[in-house]
Amino acid sequence: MPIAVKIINHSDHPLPAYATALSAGMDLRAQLSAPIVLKSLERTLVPTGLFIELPAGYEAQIRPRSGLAVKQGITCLNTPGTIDADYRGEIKVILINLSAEEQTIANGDRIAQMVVQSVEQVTWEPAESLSVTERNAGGFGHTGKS
Ligand SMILES: O=c1ccn([C@H]2C[C@H](O)[C@@H](COP(=O)(O)OP(=O)(O)OP(=O)(O)O)O2)c(=O)[nH]1
Ligand SMILES: [Mg+2]
Repeated sequence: MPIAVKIINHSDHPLPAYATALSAGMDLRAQLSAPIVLKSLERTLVPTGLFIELPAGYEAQIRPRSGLAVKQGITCLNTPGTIDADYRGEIKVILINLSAEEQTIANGDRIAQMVVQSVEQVTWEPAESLSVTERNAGGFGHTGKS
């Protein structure tokens, strides 16, 4: 599905792309004039230079990259981040350094991945009671207990 995209300051940055034939996500790159040094537990908002126009009925999710998480302890704080179909601003990524050491993010680093998905909007039908199910109100680890 083609969607409108604009990328700024992209001289050395390709448009995000699927890395393999069946990849769900496209990696997003940091668009930085200088590296960001993140202390342990520090968070920051990283620009990507990317602006997109999603069709109605779609969202984009910003998700962490597992490699960055396992190697450097860097993840997205608000995962999954939500890009609304009516958002026309720059896509930015909220990263946090959960490692004990300082971590550096450089211009062009692949910092997160974006997954485009269809979404439903719902309307409410106020009800006095809800249908009974096997689970009913059980949750938070209630299954498997004798
Ligand atoms: O990781 C993210 C999350 C959000 N956004 C942008 C797109 C999204 O459409 C907008 C609002 O995001 P969200 O609804 O998560 O934030 P909010 O705190 O509820 O802000 P708002 O009141 O603007 O909705 O910010 C990003 O660029 N990156
Ligand atoms: Mg919001």
